[in-house]
Amino acid sequence: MIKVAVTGALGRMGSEVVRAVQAAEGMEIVAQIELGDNLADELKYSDAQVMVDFTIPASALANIRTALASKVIPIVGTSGLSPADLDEIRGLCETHQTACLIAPNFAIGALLMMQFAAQAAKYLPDVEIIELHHEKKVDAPSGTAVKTAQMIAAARTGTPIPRPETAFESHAGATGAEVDGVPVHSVRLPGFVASQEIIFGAQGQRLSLRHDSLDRTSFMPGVVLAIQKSASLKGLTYGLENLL
Ligand SMILES: NC(=O)C1=CN([C@@H]2O[C@H](COP(=O)(O)OP(=O)(O)OC[C@H]3O[C@@H](n4cnc5c(N)ncnc54)[C@H](OP(=O)(O)O)[C@@H]3O)[C@@H](O)[C@H]2O)C=CC1
Ligand SMILES: O=C(O)C1=N[C@H](C(=O)O)C[C@H](O)C1
Repeated sequence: MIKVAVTGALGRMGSEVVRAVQAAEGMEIVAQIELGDNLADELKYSDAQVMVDFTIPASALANIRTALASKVIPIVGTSGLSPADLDEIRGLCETHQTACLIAPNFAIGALLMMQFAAQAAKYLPDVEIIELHHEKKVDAPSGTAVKTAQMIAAARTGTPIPRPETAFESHAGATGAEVDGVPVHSVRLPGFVASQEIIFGAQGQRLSLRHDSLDRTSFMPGVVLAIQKSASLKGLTYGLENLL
């Protein structure tokens, strides 16, 4: 049995993870950790092997540091970690000889959408991303949108058409935020869990790629898979697609 600790266990995602691990074979919940608990002690006394983290960026980084120092493998879905944070975590994995997985999205359909986008970007350089989430999401743009923009930027061979130099925003933010040269628009509304649309435009044609998470169970097969494969991880893995 893989012993799993969950940080943010009372949150929207954390509570779903607890249910999914309890229903899965070959793993068990040994600790449910909330803000204010002593994480190092909880990991030590529960003998946890894996820590699943769905919290907030500031907490996630601190939790990852503690888990790695305790030789517990962090499996992290929390969005908003910066490239500098990832570099630090990569170094800590080496220092403590312990692996870590950070996955901006655990839904298999969303991973496919990102991979299809990278493929399309080889031929269609003009692209924008619209991500749509529930009204309680605190970070923007979403981790998924950031990773998608990174994948598009890495795959893109052509040069996107520059925006007209005379363009100006009468209302700040109207044209979206630039992430690795890709405009990203963040929508926050009740009625959404997590959706993303990637729109490629070209002469006389348009390609839209869209994924919708209709509820949070959509992320659970990916979380369970990551726990199952945790023992085979080496160093920092960024993206669940590396485990498929
Ligand atoms: N990778 C993926 O597939 C997905 C990622 N996410 C990401 O997961 C994160 C959480 O989302 P969501 O569940 O909706 O958010 P919630 O606000 O519902 O849950 C976060 C929970 O973490 C708790 N918390 C904060 N700091 C700590 C800490 N140091 N130790 C333990 N618990 C802590 C909060 O407690 P309190 O309320 O007391 O502050 C809260 O219960 C977000 O970053 C989101 O973007 C979400 C869905 C899918
Ligand atoms: O906060 C959420 O809900 C989600 N966060 C992740 C992100 O920022 O990409 C993953 C998914 O979009 C749901």
